[in-house]
Amino acid sequence: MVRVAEAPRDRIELRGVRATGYHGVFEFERRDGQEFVVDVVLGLDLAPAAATDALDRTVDYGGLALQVLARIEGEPSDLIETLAGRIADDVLASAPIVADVEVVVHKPTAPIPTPFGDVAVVVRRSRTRVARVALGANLGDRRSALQGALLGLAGLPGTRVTGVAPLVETAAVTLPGSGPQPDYLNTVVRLETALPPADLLAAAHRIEAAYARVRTERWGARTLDVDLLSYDGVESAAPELLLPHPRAHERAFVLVPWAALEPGALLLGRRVDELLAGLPEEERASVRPAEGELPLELV
Ligand SMILES: Nc1ncnc2c1ncn2[C@@H]1O[C@H](COP(=O)(O)OP(=O)(O)OP(=O)(O)O)[C@@H](O)[C@H]1O
Ligand SMILES: Nc1nc2c(c(=O)[nH]1)N=C(CO)CN2
Repeated sequence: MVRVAEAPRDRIELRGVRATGYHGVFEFERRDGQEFVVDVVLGLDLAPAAATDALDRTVDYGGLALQVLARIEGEPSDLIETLAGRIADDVLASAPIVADVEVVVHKPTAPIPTPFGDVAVVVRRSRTRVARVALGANLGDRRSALQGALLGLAGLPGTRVTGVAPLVETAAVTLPGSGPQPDYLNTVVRLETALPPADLLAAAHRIEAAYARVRTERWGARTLDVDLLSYDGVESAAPELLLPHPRAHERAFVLVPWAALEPGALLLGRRVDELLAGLPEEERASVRPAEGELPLELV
């Protein structure tokens, strides 16, 4: 399998923010208040801030501390789970650069009828992103490879399939001078995922490998191809993961199913139905509905 660079896993850790709050199930907790202590760990890429020395490329820990304080001292909740969830949601809503957050809320003087050291809840939240993936196969049982790939994607951690385009039958786009190939079955899948792009690509390669995909010649016939078309607005020039996919905007076998699923989706700042309309007629005509093939299912 091809190795891809790991997603950056830098962190900002803010620990021990303490203040009096009025959270708790008991009436005396609501009346008298007690101390709450909060730790927050943000997962984000700190390389841009390190390279530019600019505060606006990271998260200001002072502002973060004030945000936490406002929640501890703010509207009381019965559960510290609720408080932790509110703090985590605040972070994701206010800092788009943050990929994931862990919040620990300690309640060191909680009403527990035995001696104890500490009680705390830990919540983790990850930002989900919209990704589109192209599936293709032109060897073997094409539909079952695409069906397997769909279920493989749907089963990835932190990932939900939110759209499946119709299957299309497409003439193979080949390199000049290469021999004829069987037609492809193609489709496009929309995902919401907490996986970083590199992890999603690694998963795509694992799914291809499960269908005995062997990389031999470029654009050669294959039992399964899983390409990452786009990942939110992320742009990447790394050869192992180019985003958006550098050829997606000119491929009828991508744009026809994608435009059927979500015509207004943007690729390179343009709607996919407009990109499709701009392709030569003969290319659009090389893509046909896959009559006789059952649609893919999310069982
Ligand atoms: N957005 C992307 N999606 C999938 N693979 C990518 C992407 N960007 C770069 N790659 C890299 O491209 C390499 C070749 O991928 P693959 O064998 O699927 O290409 P291909 O399907 O023959 O051609 P094409 O990329 O034109 O569809 C992979 O090892 C992968 O790391
Ligand atoms: N019709 C069609 N042609 C292709 C396809 C594909 O998915 N469909 N994939 C290729 C390389 O990814 C090369 N050519």
